[in-house]
Amino acid sequence: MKSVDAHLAEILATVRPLAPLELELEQTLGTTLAEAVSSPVPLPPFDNSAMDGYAVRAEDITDVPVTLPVIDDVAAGSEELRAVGAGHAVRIMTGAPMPAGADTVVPVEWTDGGTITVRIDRRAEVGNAIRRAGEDVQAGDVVLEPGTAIGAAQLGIIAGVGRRRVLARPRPRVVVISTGSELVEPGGTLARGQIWDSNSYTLTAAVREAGAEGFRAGSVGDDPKVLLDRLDTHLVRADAIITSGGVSMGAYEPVKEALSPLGTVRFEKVAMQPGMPQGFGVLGEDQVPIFTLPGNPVSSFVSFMLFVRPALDRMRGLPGGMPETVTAYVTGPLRSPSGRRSFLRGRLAADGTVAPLHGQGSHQLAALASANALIVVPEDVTEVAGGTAVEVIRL
Ligand SMILES: Nc1nc2c(c(=O)[nH]1)N[C@H]1C(S)=C(S)[C@@H](COP(=O)(O)OP(=O)(O)OC[C@H]3O[C@@H](n4cnc5c(N)ncnc54)[C@H](O)[C@@H]3O)O[C@H]1N2
Ligand code: MOO
Repeated sequence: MKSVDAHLAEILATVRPLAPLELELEQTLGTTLAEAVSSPVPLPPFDNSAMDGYAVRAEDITDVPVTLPVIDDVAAGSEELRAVGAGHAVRIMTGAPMPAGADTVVPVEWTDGGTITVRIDRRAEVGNAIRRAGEDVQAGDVVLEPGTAIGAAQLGIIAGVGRRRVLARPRPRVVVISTGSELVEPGGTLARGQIWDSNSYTLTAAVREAGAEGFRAGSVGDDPKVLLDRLDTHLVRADAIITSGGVSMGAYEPVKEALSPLGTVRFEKVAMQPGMPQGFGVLGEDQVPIFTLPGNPVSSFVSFMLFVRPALDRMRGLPGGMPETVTAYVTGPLRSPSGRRSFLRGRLAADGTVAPLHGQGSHQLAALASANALIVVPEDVTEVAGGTAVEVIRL
C-alpha cells in the first residue's frame, strides 16, 4: 500500500500555483498576493491629533488652570488651518491635522470644553496625543510581501495605501461531483435503499473553508458516461475537481470505470483509515487536477483534509503540506489497524486532553460532526493506552 506521505508528495509535485491576476480590491479576500505592496506616501500622511481636545503650545499651559481664547475649530478633513499663536488654543478633533505652532493636544476631558475660551486644568507635555506623519509606514515602505494570504486586515492595508487593484493569485475554482445511484438531494423523499447526498455539501463547504471557490455540480448516478459528460461540462471552469464515491472494489464504480481508460488518473490504496481507496491525476488539455475521494462520508472528509486542502494551499501560492498537529493526552484507549495511519475523531479540550468519540466508522457522519480534532495514530501502532500523548489535527 502507498503511504500517506507518498500520496501527498505526489499530489504536491503535480499541482501548481495558479497564475496571478490583476484583481479589484473587493475581489482580493482569500487570494494570495503575488507582488510586494508598498505605500506611495507616509502613513499617517500628516501629523494629526489622536484625541478630541485642544491644540496648544505646551509652554502656555505650564501653570494650570489657565484659560485661553479658542481661535479655530478643526475637524478631521479640514484643509485651511490657522496657526496657533502664543497663548491661543484651537479646538481639534481626532484625526484632524495639527495646526502650525501647536506642539501638544490637551484632551477635552482635561478642560471645561469651551468653544470661545477654554479652561485647561491639566498640563500636557510636548507631543501629547499627536500621531506623527510616517509613524505607521514611511513612503516607499513595503507593507505586504508577495505570498501573503489576504484576510481582512491585509485587505485593509492595501486600501490604506490607496491601491485599487493588486496582482494576486485567485481562489482556485473547485467543482465537486458526487456519484452513486442511491443518492437523493436533501429535501427529497427517500425510497428504500436511498440516502441523502451529504458528501457534495460537505466537500463544497470544505473547499470554501479552505479559501477556494466551491461549485457543487450535484450528483451523478452510477453511469460512467454520465460522469464523463458532467466532467466535460465543468472542466472549462475548474482549477480542480473533486469526486466522491465509486472508487473501491464494487461492481459499479463509475469514477474508476470512467477515468481508468484515460491513463492520467491513478487509483490506489493508501495506508490510512479511513480513506484507503484514493485516486488522483489530471484531466484535459489544461491538466486540471482531479481528486477522486472515497464515498464513505468520513473517509471523503478526512481525505479532503489530508490531500485536497494542502493541494489547494499550493494552488493558492501558500506552502501547503501535512496539516499541522498539536500534542494532546488521550482520555481513553485507542485501537488502530496495523500498517495504516488512523485519523480518529475526537474532542480536544482546553486542558490539553483529547477524548475519542463513540462511532469511529467511516459512515458515522454524526460523530464527525461533533468532533473538533482528528487523533493521528501512526502506522506501526495498533493500541494506545489512555493517558498517552498523541498528535491531533484540529478541525
Ligand atoms: N471489497 C471491498 N469493499 C470495499 C473496500 C475494499 O477495499 N474492498 N473499501 C471500503 C472502503 S475503505 C471505502 S472508503 C469504501 C469506498 O467506496 P467508494 O468510494 O466506492 O464509494 P461508494 O461505494 O460509492 O460509497 C461508499 C459508501 O458511502 C456512501 N456514500 C457515497 N456517496 C455519498 C454521498 N455523496 N453522501 C453520503 N454518503 C455517500 C454510500 O452510500 C456507501 O455507503 O468502499 C469500501 N468497500
Ligand atoms: O478506508 Mo474506508 O475510507 O475506511 O472507509
